[in-house]
Amino acid sequence: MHVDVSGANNRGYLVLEDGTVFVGRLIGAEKTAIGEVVFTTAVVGYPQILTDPSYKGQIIVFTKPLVGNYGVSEDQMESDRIKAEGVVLFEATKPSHYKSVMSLEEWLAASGIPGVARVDTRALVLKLREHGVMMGAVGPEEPGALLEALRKSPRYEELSYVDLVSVQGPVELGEGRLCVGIVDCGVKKSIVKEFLKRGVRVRLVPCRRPEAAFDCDGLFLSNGPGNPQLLDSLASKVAQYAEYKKPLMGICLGHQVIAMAFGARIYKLKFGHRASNKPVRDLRFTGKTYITTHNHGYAVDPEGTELKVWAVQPDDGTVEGLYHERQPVLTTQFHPEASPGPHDTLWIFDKFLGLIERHAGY
Ligand SMILES: NC(=O)CC[C@H](N)C(=O)O
Repeated sequence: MHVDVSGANNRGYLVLEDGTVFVGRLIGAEKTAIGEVVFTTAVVGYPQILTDPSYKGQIIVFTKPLVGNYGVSEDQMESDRIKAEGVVLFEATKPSHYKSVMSLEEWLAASGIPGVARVDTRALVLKLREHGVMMGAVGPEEPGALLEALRKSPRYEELSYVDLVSVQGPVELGEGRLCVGIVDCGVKKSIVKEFLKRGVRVRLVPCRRPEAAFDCDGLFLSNGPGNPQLLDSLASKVAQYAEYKKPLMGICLGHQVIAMAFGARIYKLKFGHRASNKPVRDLRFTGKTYITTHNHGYAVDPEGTELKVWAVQPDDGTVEGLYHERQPVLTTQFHPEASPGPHDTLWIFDKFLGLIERHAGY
């Protein structure tokens, strides 16, 4: 397939590993990026998505045709900079918002991130849904050269990205009676904010040294990029912590690693779940179905472990939340902290802090 809707001299290409080429207009940095090509159907939140460290190693396709309408501002960042490798979209628009300090295109260029605009994202998403996610390259080079670079590059699932986005040493934040240790596999600012807002101290520790937070009142495993199956050593350390029966919570990658610590199987989804309007059915605590933000390409199968399912994704039945009947363990595959939202499931943070309070004897 070869679709040319660029109509511009400044050509950019997206080449997929099966040789499919999309031609468009190069935006952002004039360079090539390689990554796993994934799509999100979120209609807002592009600054949060691009700065979410969980997208390291991935090229994001936005299905919303107009991206950039409200520009970019500091309060929308989930980390210090763009973490995605590249973007693919239909139209990068000029912003109109009082807080905006630059356009999406200017931001991509200033951040050294390439993108391709004017791509038929509907055709691209149909392809990814049929075939499953693929490796891809975006950039100004001719498709042949991009495909060559792609063939030489390691695959997304083989690379360990967490070390690139984790803190280097422990960092203490906030004040409060209780301390939550966050194992930083690429934590989003919104998660840290949710804890600080509730008056607890936070200690961020490197993802390879979770033991530096074992003395906190509760341990939290963050979201993060890459294949969770590469994190067995972290999972075995978490299994050691779990033996103390102290409070344990995880979101997304953190949920997957906790599941691994209890012996669950991890598997890769065909094209993942990335959106800000995905349903999650709570089978245990409230009986409600919530609208949530998702960003994951892997899922867990806790069959045969001590973990029980409290939430599921009604579209495909995948596991969205786990708990333990005799230990204070609570996890979510989805993102209760999501910014700009929805905020329907923020109560999970209160629930975890409740487990910590009870465990600490307050
Ligand atoms: N947002 C996340 O933490 C993603 C977790 C993991 N990298 C996945 O894709 O499933």
